[in-house]
Amino acid sequence: MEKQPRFLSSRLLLKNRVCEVTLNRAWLGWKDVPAGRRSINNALKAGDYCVPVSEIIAVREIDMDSQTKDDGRWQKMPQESAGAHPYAFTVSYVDRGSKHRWRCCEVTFNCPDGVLCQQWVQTIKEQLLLLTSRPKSLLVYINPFGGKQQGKRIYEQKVAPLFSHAAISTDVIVTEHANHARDHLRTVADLKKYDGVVCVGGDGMFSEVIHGLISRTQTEVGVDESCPEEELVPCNLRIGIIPAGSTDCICYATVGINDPVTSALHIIVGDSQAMDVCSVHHNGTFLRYSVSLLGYGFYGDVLMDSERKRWLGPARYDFSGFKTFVTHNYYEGTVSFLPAFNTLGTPRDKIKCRAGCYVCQHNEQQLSEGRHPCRGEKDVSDREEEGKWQVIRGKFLAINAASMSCACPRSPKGLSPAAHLADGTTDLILVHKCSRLDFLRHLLRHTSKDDQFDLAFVEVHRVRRFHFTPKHCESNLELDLKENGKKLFSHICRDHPACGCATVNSTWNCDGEILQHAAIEVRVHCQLVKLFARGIEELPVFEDLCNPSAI
Ligand SMILES: CCCCCCCCCCCCC/C=C/[C@@H](O)[C@H](COP(=O)(O)O)NC(=O)CCCCC
Ligand SMILES: Nc1ncnc2c1ncn2[C@@H]1O[C@H](COP(=O)(O)OP(=O)(O)O)[C@@H](O)[C@H]1O
Ligand SMILES: [Ca+2]
Repeated sequence: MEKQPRFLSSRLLLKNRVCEVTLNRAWLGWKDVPAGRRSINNALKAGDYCVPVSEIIAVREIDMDSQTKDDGRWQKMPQESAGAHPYAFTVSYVDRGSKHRWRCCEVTFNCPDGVLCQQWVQTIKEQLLLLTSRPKSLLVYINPFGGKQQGKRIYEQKVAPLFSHAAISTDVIVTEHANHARDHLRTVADLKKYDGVVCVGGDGMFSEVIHGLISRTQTEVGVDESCPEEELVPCNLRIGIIPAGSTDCICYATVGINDPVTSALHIIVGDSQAMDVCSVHHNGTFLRYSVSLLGYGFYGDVLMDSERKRWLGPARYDFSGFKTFVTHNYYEGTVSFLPAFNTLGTPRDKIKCRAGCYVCQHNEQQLSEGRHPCRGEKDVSDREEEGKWQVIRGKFLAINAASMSCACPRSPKGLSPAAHLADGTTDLILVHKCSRLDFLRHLLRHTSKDDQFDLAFVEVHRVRRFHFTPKHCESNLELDLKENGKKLFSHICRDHPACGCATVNSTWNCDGEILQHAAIEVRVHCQLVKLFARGIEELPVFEDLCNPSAI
């Protein structure tokens, strides 16, 4: 027989105040009962609390010896209320601070009798068991050398206690070398026993994890990930990021803050956020995946220079950023791209990608309908060809592809503020050769309200695919163009040193890793991976949070 929905309502003591405490399938709420009043008005007001059940972390009964019955953690009893109401239980829940920060808060209710107390604990526990999206078992990788080398400490002191409080079991691996996590994920025997993978580190560590997971998923279903035209299969396991790196852009742009406790809580409540992934090929050979920034010119040069200064920690980017800005190199080449068509949204929108984004949902649906041959629509690859490739030849200070906003503490609105996490597109930003002063104006606008694209030397396009060929490879390109106008850039690139032009080339910064080739072909795969995140939340209005009809 199906269980009846549970509803509880009792008068309990909270710090010596009488409260009406209510639980239904959606909410736990409590409000003061004014002295001398028997019935209370149902309307909630400031000072009343309600917590979605989905944001309750745990509940435990407290015993009179000031120790919890459930997990043995010591707990201070509210002295003044203990005498009147000798039984108590504590609920831990998510509390929202400023700037998208989440904290684990606790509230203790004192009950007049033990049966009522146990009924409350049991009922809340039953409600929590119904939340099937919550992970119970996680595989955790810690990069001990990411960022300020605090990954291990951050995990042990801030994250592990929360996971254990939420009864999540973990297998923890502290990485011993680069690509340890990637290779382990490709080969570990029993990945199915986990509900998710967590990486403690920066964007480079996240990149290792997606490379391992995507690769493993394609191998399992027999898809050749090295082929640029393959339709890749989405990964089932969700990935959590505990930020402990230098830029932490992927965490910041999916959660709204780079805070380990906030990220741990998003993992515990079982959030899910799909994310686009770009595959990067050179001459038909697979190079890497990218989820945030693919940058040639300025960001490639910053990365190249900063890798030699890793000992400086996150400050290496400021140092190399300044040096690269002063150097003011530009690079010649050809960019060709397939604009996103039939999609909602443009890179110049004022509306941003936020939790539950409609644009992402709509565009993903358009793409998946296109993939469905039985609906009588064209295959997506045919539909893509309906769009017209555009070609731009020029001298560029920077060529950036932002598959998400790339918001980070250095630039809270990001490289492309209106880019979407999961819409199947990337924003291609071309910064043409300009004066140092103009480039500085462009860079500074990343940190202010002004539009960084509203400058004559900057153009931005929302695209599904793009190719880049540096000038020194263009002779091959021209040959190709003559021979086969459609297969635009599938030429053989003779990268340096054969052409002897060391100084005219930059390198690609691919989520913080250097690519070995300058000539690349990029394709966006819509929603290929999933994170334990929900996208950045709009700031909630009190009335929305505490809708009395929900209680
Ligand atoms: C004069 C003021 C200039 C301010 C300009 C600020 C613009 C910053 C945009 C940064 C976008 C960052 C995109 C993310 C890149 C990361 O994937 C990559 C690796 O991160 P991690 O593994 O955590 O080290 N980080 C970078 O490439 C650093 C770019 C910093 C450029 C100054
Ligand atoms: N134990 C390790 N020793 C050396 N390098 C590692 C180790 N574990 C991971 N890495 C590599 O360190 C690089 C940077 O990691 P990341 O966590 O992104 O830190 P940061 O944000 O400071 O760059 C990544 O390329 C990753 O592959
Ligand atoms: Ca995108």
